[in-house]
Amino acid sequence: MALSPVIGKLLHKRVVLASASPRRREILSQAGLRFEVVPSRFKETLDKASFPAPYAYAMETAKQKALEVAARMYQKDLRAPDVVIGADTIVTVGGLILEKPVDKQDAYRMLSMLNGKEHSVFTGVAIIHCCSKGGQLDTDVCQFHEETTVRFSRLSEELLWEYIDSGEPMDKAGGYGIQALGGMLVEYVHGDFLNVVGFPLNHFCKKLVELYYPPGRHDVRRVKHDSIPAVDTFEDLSDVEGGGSDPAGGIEGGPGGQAAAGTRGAEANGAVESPPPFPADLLGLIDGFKASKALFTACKLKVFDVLKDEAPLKAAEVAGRIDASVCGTGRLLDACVALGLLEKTDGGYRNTEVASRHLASDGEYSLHGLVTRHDDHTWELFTRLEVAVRQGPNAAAGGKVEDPAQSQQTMLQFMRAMHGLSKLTARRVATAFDLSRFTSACDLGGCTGALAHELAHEYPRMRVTVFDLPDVLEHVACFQPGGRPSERISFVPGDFFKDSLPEAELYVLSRILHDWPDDQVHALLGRLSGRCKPGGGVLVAEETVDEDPAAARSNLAAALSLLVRPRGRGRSGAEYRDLLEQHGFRDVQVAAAAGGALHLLLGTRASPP
Ligand SMILES: Cc1cn([C@H]2C[C@H](O)[C@@H](COP(=O)(O)OP(=O)(O)OP(=O)(O)O)O2)c(=O)[nH]c1=O
Repeated sequence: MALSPVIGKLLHKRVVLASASPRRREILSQAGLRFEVVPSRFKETLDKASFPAPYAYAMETAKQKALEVAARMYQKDLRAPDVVIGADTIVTVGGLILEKPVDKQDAYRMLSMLNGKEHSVFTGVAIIHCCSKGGQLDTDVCQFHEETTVRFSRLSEELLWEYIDSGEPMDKAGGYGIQALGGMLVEYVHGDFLNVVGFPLNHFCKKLVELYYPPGRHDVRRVKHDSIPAVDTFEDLSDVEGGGSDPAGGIEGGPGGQAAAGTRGAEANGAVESPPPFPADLLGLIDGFKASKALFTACKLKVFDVLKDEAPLKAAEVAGRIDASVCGTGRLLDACVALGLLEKTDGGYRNTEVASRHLASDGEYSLHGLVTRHDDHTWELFTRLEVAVRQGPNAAAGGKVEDPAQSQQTMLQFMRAMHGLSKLTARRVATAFDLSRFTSACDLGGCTGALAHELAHEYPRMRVTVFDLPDVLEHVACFQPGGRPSERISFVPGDFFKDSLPEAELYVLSRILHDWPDDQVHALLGRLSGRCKPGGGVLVAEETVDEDPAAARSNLAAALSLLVRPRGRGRSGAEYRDLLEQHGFRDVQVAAAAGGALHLLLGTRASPP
């Protein structure tokens, strides 16, 4: 629950706490503030003697901590957060400023100074509103400090050392933590307790009131709070007509923004409610398709190929290379930067490592083919997800099964997609079980031979046959690795439903069975089982539909793809095991590969009864 409504003013903004202090994080999050934590790297080495009073030192340190973070974040992605909060807590006694002890002896020195005496704890706070003006970071600094008086009891040497040995003093100003064991040392506290712990929440909220509700711009009225503590000046915070302001110049918390609209409705009932927590994750999901589409488009326009060859390049230069508008290209490139696919420097844009490796069209582990296939084919299928949900598996495509062989271009695109995926997973599939007892294998529907190459590489005694349709094998030449072709790999054209299966000790079905309905799966496994000699094996690799809700998120894409596809169906791991057992394969071993994305089963052909 946010401290209504003043904390609510910050809920629409990107707020950063420039502090490593767990106490500050806890105090602010318990007040309902949503923020990121970016600890400041500012060294607390300002010359204390140059400040007129200890609080001025704490305020300046707080400001420098926050400014360092704002500048660093702006430099990194040329976007500053809306608000950066910095704080610094010090203890003063006898005119001396005590910060965090550097070691146990230092802690002892500090605690001895505080022993049996009254001292002050100051926290300086800086609230910095940031924006970008003319390509530069522009900041608006608001600072304040809070003082709390604390008195320690008279403590024995023994107790002081026991406390020091607890380890608690080391990361705390003055060498004690009032909120924990250190509370036992304290006789009394005058003032804000949370100020001692590191953040004066009450004063902070009052400051926000000053900033967001300047005097004279709103009516004073009583509002109802259900869980608001005694913070008197929060009573008159409603967003009345024309009231409220936004020091950062943002629109969301301003008079016409979402918060204003929300509170106005509630005011009709005589109560002001804070807006609900900002659903950033949900909005990210709602916009998720835009991110995918930006990636697809950049791949299709070969942006990552251009930047792999030549970088950095300015937006206009990339636009020239891909024959697109400068404005559109600039937007697309910035979107790719935001998605972590490109980096932007003064010299222009360049690929990240992952983009060069996987999104350019020519790398060994390129997923460019997979991306373009998703853009041209899967995307459209997913536009009919609702039909698949209403009517069940295979309904989305209206019975139209795509034949990749319809054109050379479609076939090549399909093969590139399969090849990219297989290259990434083949080693993991080949090594998930010890297959060294097999001297021959046949990869049914083995397409470009990516898995065959890994099997041959991993098992030096093994000969591997790739068995696939003639239309597929016609194009395999361009997918073979450089160097001398392996004599242990051969490509045999054929249809595994009709033609005689090549002889082998191990049959591999990698990403095949999901594509077929039950009757055809039984037909295929029946043929395979008849061909396999006792002791021979079958290796199945499939994406599965998991019943476990905890695993559902990682299987989400696979489960939905299996629902919208025009043919075949998703099956669970247990169903695949059942299928193998029904066809005479025993001792089925199970493994997972590719981070759980692939379910692997290895069955051994039992002797017929
Ligand atoms: C006096 C006192 C201080 N403290 C803590 C609050 C602060 O975290 C710390 C004072 O050090 P600070 O330099 O103010 O803060 P920090 O180093 O923890 O974090 P950052 O610089 O990144 O903001 O001492 C307590 O937790 N309890 C206490 O009773």
